[in-house]
Amino acid sequence: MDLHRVVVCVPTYNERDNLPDTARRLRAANPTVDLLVIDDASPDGTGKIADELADNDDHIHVLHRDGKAGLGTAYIAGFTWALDHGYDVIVEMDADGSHQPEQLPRLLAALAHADLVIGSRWVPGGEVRNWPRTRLLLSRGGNIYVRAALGMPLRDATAGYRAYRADVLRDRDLTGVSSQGYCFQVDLAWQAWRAGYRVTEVPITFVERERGTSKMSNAIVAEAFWRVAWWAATTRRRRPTPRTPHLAANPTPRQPTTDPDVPAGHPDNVTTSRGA
Ligand SMILES: Nc1nc2c(ncn2[C@@H]2O[C@H](COP(=O)(O)OP(=O)(O)O[C@H]3O[C@H](CO)[C@@H](O)[C@H](O)[C@@H]3O)[C@@H](O)[C@H]2O)c(=O)[nH]1
Repeated sequence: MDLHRVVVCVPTYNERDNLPDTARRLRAANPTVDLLVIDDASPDGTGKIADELADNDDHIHVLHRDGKAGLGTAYIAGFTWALDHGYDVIVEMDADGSHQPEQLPRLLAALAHADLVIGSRWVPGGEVRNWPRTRLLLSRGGNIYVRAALGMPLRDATAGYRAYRADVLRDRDLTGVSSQGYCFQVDLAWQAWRAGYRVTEVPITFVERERGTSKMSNAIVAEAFWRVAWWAATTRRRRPTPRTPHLAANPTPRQPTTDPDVPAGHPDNVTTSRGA
């Protein structure tokens, strides 16, 4: 399967001082890759800056939303747009430069043998620069909690720099994803892993932003804590049989899942042909 058409989804809220630089670096390091900005009517005018960038570069696109509605729903809007526009690979990246656009080729290369590649801070070779101790502890502790609760063998399930083969997202019921904050990252990794997709981590260097502020809040942490506890309590901690590398050149028709947790009528329980 060709993975030619790549779009990087970048959600923005008050990133006027960061977006132009991130867009420039992304396009310079990855000339064939498209950028989709999903802006939530940022009061600082980020949306207008995004429009100006798009006016000057056919590879840049913008989605405007009415107001701040959370990272998770911003990504769902971006994924839906990307699927409608026929991209093969859909990437998540922060706008603030903490995810280095120059490391994107590393993620894309790993997609040759995976369906979801996570840019990981917590595998050997991964690194975090300039985070305060409290944030380091939150990320390490949060990931240990996720791993213990869900039994999913990922070191950095909360990471927000990742690349999906489009089919991973096409097969999910995106309208049913209700995670609003950063637990959206865990939610989608958990869904992909449970569905038997190949999920891989590659090391990245995460560099704390120099301009603007993080939108992390107590509410976002609380949402992640309770949602993971709920998933752990209500979902069997068993991974279904890994899918055949179904995205190879000669795709096999999909079979209904044998997972008893997936209800009848869910996309996983419907037989389809790849690419149909
Ligand atoms: N459209 C939109 N964008 C948002 C919203 N909230 C945050 N963003 C955007 O989402 C990106 C990440 O937000 P930050 O606030 O900069 O995240 P962080 O604290 O650096 O969090 C990092 O760690 C999280 C936990 O590990 C990660 O989940 C996250 O992706 C990121 O790597 C930024 O581009 C920010 O503008 C929102 O409600 N709407």
